[in-house]
Amino acid sequence: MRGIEAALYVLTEVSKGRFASESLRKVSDRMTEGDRILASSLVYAALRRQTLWKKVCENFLRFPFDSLSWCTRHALVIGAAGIIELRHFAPMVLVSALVDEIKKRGLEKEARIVNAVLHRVEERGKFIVDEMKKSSSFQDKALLGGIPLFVAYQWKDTWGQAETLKLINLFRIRPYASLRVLPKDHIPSLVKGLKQDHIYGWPSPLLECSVRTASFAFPPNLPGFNEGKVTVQSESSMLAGEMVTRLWKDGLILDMCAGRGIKTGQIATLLPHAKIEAWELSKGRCAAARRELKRLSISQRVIIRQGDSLSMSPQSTPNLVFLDAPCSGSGTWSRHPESRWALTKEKMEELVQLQKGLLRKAVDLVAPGGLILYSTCSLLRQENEQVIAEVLADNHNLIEMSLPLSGRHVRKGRPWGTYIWPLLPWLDGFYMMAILKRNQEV
Ligand SMILES: C[S@@+](CC[C@H](N)C(=O)[O-])C[C@H]1O[C@@H](n2cnc3c(N)ncnc32)[C@H](O)[C@@H]1O
Repeated sequence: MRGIEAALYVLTEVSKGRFASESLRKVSDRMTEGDRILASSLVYAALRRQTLWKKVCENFLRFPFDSLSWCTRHALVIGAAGIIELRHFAPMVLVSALVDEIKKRGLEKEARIVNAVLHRVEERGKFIVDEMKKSSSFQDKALLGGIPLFVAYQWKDTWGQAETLKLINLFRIRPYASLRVLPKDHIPSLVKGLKQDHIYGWPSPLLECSVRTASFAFPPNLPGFNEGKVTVQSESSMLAGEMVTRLWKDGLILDMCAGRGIKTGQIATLLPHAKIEAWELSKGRCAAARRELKRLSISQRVIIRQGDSLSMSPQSTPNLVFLDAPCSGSGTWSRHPESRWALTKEKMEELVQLQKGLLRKAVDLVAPGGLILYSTCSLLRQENEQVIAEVLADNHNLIEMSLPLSGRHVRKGRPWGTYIWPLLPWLDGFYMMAILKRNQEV
C-alpha cells in the first residue's frame, strides 16, 4: 500500500470513530518504511489542524466544503496539510496521487475539483496561513492551534485569554511515549535494551517507575513487555493510578471504569495485598483488560466485571472508589488529535450527565469514612469542577481531601481538585479530586 492511499484509508476509519494510531498500525505491514513515515506524517498533520485546512480550501471552492463526498473532503484536508505543513516532498506528486485516488473511486468530477483546489492551495495556501499568524483574532489563533472553537471559548472563560493561548500552544508539543516499569529495578536493563533498538530512554525525574522515551510510536518487543514489566502509559495517567495507591489503607478498591485495564493493572501491581473489583461497560475493553491483567500475571487478584457502573452492585462495600470517568479526552488531544473533531456540544452534555450519574453512584457505594478518586483526562471545567460542584451540593457529608501532588505541572482547580498541565511530551492534561465521605451526616 502506498503512503497516500494509507493516509486516505486512515482518515476514513477515523471518521467512523476509530483511533488514527490503531488504523495506521493495521496497514503498517503492507507498506515500506518510507510509505509508513509518509502516511503517518500526512495523517497527523491533517488531523491536528483539520478545521484550518478546511478553511484554507474553502477559499477556492464555489460551494460548501461539506457538500463534497467524504473521500474528497479527506483528500483536500490531506492535500492542504501536506502542501503547507510538510516541506520534504514535492507538492505536485502529492496532488496527482490524491487525484488518482479519487478517480479510482469513480468520482471524476470531484477529482477535477481536488486538482484545481490543491493547485490553488499550492500557490496561495501558505500566504493565507501566514496572514492568519499575523492576526490578533482569538478565532484565528484557535484555528492555527487546531482547537475546536467552542472549546477554545470555554477555556477562555475559565483560564482567561492569555492562559488559553499558552494552553493552545502546548497542544502543538509532539507527544512522546513514557513507559511504566514495575518492578522499577528493571529500568537499567530496559534503558539498555531500548538503546540497542536505537530508542533513547531515560528514567523520569517525576515518577520512580517511569522511563521517558524520545519515541512517538509504541516500540514493539520492548524488553520486559511480555513478562509484564513494561507498559506504555502517559505519566499523567501513572500519577492518577499512583494517587489511588496513596489513598488506599484497607478494604475493597472498586474501579468503576476499568477501560483496557491500564490503571487497574498499575494499582494491582503496586498494591499486592489489596482486593480490587473492576467494572467496564464495553465488552471489547473488558476482554482487553483481562488480557492486560494476564500479561501482568495478576489475573487472580482482580475481579473484572462487564456491566453498567450506573446500576451495578459490587461484591462488598468498597472503602475506596476509583472513578476514571469517560470524558472528552481534551487533555490527550496531542496524542489523539482525531478526538478534537469528534467532540460536539451535544456529546459533551451527554458526557457530563454520565459523569454526574457515575459520581453519584460512587458516593452511594463508598463506605462511610471511605474515599473516592474522581479523575478525567479532560481540561474542561464542565467535566471536572462543575460535575463535582453539583454532586457536592446534594451531599453535605462530602469534603475534598488534598492530594500529594506538586510541581510546575500541577494547578489547583477552581475551586476543587487538581489539574496536571500538559507541559511536557510525556504529560497529558488530567484532572483529579479525592473526596472523603464523612462518617456522619451533617
Ligand atoms: C477514561 S476510560 C477508563 C480508562 C481506564 N481506567 C484505564 O486506565 O485504562 C473510561 C471508560 O469508562 C467506560 N464506561 C463508560 N460508561 C460506563 C458505564 N456506564 N459503566 C462502566 N463503564 C463505563 C468506557 O467504556 C471507558 O472504557
